Amino acid sequence: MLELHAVTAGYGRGAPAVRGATLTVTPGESVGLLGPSGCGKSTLARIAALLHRPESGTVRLDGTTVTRWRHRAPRELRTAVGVVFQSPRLSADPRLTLGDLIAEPLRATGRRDLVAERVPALAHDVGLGEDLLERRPHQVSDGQLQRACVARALVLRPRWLVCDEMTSMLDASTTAALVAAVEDYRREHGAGLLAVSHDAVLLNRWCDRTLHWREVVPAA
Ligand SMILES: Nc1ncnc2c1ncn2[C@@H]1O[C@H](COP(=O)(O)OP(=O)(O)OP(=O)(O)O)[C@@H](O)[C@H]1O
Repeated sequence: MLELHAVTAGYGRGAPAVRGATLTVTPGESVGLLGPSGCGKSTLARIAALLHRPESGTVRLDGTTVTRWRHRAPRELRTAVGVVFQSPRLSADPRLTLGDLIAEPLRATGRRDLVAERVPALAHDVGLGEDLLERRPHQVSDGQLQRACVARALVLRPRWLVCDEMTSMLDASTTAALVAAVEDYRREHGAGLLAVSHDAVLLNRWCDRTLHWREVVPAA
């Protein structure tokens, strides 16, 4: 279970970006989170991915209350969540080839022995031709780079996926391909999903249920 309870978070001084947000995703479930620009969806997504420490409230992952965040979070929690962001350019190291980008979480967690098996299989699953694995981010399109970022998010076989506006800069066919790749993975591995978007049509088609931001935070 991925549980966020009464989570308040922000960025230093000033009003919090998120106030008292509560949501739960059960194992294998896909939950969409919809809301207007600037309401705090990405901040909440980063908290769910253990990348942003809330000021108050509770985050529990499979029964464990999260007390440390980012690189300080215990590895077994960190690796339980795969995350895909809106902009692949901002989340991909420009020095790595796409193959190394996908393999990076395996190398970072001492599982190099799985690289040869998992990277080509995932590249195939997300629709990346093998020739593209030798290229660097500046040599591929945004859609191709986002395919690699989705493969990277799946390479450690996470139980949870957080997709923050994963397809909002992509065309319809790349969007369909990436949603299909995520859904195939979830079917095979039973992973739960939190998908953040401002696109109600996409979330309604993709997810078991879609929450609007106003259902997640208490009325002001
Ligand atoms: N790194 C940051 N430093 C300071 N303020 C930030 C930072 N990131 C986001 N904010 C602010 O926090 C609030 C919520 O931002 P957030 O990105 O979570 O919203 P969002 O709902 O995801 O918006 P969008 O749909 O436009 O991406 C906004 O007012 C934003 O300006």
